[in-house]
Amino acid sequence: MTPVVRFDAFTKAFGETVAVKDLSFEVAAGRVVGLVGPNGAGKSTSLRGLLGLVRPTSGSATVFGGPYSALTDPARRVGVSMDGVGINPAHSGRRHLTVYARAIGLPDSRVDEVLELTGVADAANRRLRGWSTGMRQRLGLATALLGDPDLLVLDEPTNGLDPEGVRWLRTFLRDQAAAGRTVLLSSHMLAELENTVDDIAIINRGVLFVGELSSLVSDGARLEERFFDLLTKPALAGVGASGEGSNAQTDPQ
Ligand SMILES: Nc1ncnc2c1ncn2[C@@H]1O[C@H](COP(=O)(O)OP(=O)(O)OP(=O)(O)O)[C@@H](O)[C@H]1O
Repeated sequence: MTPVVRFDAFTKAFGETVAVKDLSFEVAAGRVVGLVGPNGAGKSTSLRGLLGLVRPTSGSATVFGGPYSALTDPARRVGVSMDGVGINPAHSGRRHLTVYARAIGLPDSRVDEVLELTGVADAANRRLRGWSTGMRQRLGLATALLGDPDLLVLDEPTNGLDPEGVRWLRTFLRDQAAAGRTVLLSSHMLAELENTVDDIAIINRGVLFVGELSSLVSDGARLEERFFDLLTKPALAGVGASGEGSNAQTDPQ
């Protein structure tokens, strides 16, 4: 079966800076997958590459078997929440979402649905300048959900969420997967990821581990411990950049 997401030797350099080197992994349908790495590891660049926002120096990143730009109805296939998407602080949450909904041909009733789904319906008519970081994070998720997409790509979705928000997001993402949707998220919150994801890709420009979370923490070790082991002793990784010959989730063919 065609994976929902495929990075194939994806490499991106900005001048002398190699942001991502030889990243290969796949995301199968219905999985929640975490992309993890320290600051500057290349997480955002990888996600941006997947969405056609940066062009790879070599290799490729595809969604549903092709480049993002080839999707005929991208808003209904891929929902994206990422920093840098502009909001107008003078607009209400409802207005912000309505602009996006109309742009992709959705009825205004869908705005009410995503406001409810993300728990910000009560604040819908307040100007965004008064919204907290956590509420804005939920607004980003609401925007991503508008088209009821098959895949969610979320860059640091827990940033700014309070503990209740983090717990809510975990349940929400698991419910999305249970409904057959696929989630690819980047995060720094290792303890939280441990409770949320099925598979994990740990990167630090290159790949340190790709595979099922359970295979990384199977011996009772915590993800945090394994993460720092991999960062400080990459020889322990036991996973090639391609993920082959390992417990990585590689192409079944
Ligand atoms: N447009 C750009 N031009 C030049 N360098 C860039 C650009 N975007 C990213 N980089 C560099 O690429 C590297 C990876 O950055 P990236 O933002 O992908 O990392 P990250 O893992 O998302 O980091 P963080 O956790 O801090 O968000 C960094 O050294 C960054 O400075």
